[in-house]
Amino acid sequence: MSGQDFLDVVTERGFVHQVTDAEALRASLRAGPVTGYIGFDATADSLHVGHLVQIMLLRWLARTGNRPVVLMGGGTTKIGDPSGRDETRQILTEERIEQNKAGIRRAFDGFLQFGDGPGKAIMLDNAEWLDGLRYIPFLREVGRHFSVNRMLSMDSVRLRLERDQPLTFIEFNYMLLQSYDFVELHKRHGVTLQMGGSDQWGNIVMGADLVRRMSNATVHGLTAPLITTASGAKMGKTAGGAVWLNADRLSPYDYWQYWRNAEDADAGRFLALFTDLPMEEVRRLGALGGAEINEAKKVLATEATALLHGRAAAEEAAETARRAFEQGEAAETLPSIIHALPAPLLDLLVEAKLCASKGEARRLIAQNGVRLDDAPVSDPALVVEAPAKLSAGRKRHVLVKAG
Ligand SMILES: Nc1ncnc2c1ncn2[C@@H]1O[C@H](COP(=O)(O)OP(=O)(O)OP(=O)(O)O)[C@@H](O)[C@H]1O
Ligand SMILES: N[C@@H](Cc1ccc(O)cc1)C(=O)O
Repeated sequence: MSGQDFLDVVTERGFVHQVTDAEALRASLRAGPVTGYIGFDATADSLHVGHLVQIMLLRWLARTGNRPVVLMGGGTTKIGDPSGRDETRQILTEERIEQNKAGIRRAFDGFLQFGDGPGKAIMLDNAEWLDGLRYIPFLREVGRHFSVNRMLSMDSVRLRLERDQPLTFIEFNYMLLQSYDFVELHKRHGVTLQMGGSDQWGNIVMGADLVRRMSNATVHGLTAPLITTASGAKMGKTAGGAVWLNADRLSPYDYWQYWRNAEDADAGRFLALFTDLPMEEVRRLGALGGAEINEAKKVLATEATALLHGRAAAEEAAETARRAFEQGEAAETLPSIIHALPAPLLDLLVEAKLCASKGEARRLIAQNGVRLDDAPVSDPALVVEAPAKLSAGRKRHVLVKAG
């Protein structure tokens, strides 16, 4: 694969929603390696599965011999992007942002190699140029290029106004700062492409415009579709919370399970988006029918987990799952929690993250969805006396150890 293949590869695999000018981007890829960036704000101490589309785009940029830039939003997080949100974000303290950045960085190691030259990624932080900005010079140099009329027409602003939801002045400024990042990255690192989720389109187009006005250069924008599951739910958040990428938030085993439990109709599309498997293989697996689609979902689970947590952890998760579900045995490697015993079953179900709340635990028990050492439980007041295997539904198990 060479640099110019990037657009074809990501289009074929389902990553492309909108491109500023596909022909111009194609021409630029033909002319030599393109440096492209995606920004990540530090709003939590781990990224989640919704961010994977973006991370995979950067990986394909690298794999086709172009140069990916991961931009940590150390500066923009202090402002809070209103895009795609109907409420103002809570303002985070600087210490919190620092902790979050450290957590977020960890997710990239499995996907990108950092270093110099084509195919290698670099990581930057926009606090470097945003923190020191001075208000009057910024308004004079950058603010004058922005038409408020146009800003009001951008989804991130328009939707709040139309719905009579508040938009604070600090949030209204976000667009200028993200746009200014593009100018700085173009100047400092020759960045000519910005990518992001479809909710970032407004910020990306404004940025490309600002580079044209301030630096007299043509740069490009590309957005990925918002990935929803076959049944229409936005990917990344489940009823139990976000599907986190960091292992201390979600174990490799639970991550494997998340993919294994994908809807049948999603298997092919997810293999294309979230694994590196060649497209012939993806098409073959996606076309499997009946019970065989489960094989495709196991491949999806193992390949996606291997990218994030490494091949060994992925295979261990696959093996644990095989033993737990196909042989019904409580393998040593099942996820476990340590808890003082005896303890109420409801507490353990929540503690083990098998249920999001005691209410949910009660409902699951009422639906015969909870088992203790493989025996169905009907009494929500049950007290667990000794170490045991707890199961929620057929597929999720946690060992409770005494401590
Ligand atoms: N399902 C998805 N498909 C594609 N991109 C996604 C998806 N979910 C999130 N993203 C991308 O990741 C970015 C962050 O997502 P989101 O806004 O859900 O995260 P968050 O800020 O961590 O969560 P929250 O809004 O709950 O605080 C979004 O700007 C979007 O571009
Ligand atoms: N606004 C982006 C993050 C971002 C930050 C700075 C940028 O320059 C680009 C993107 C988001 O919320 O996901």
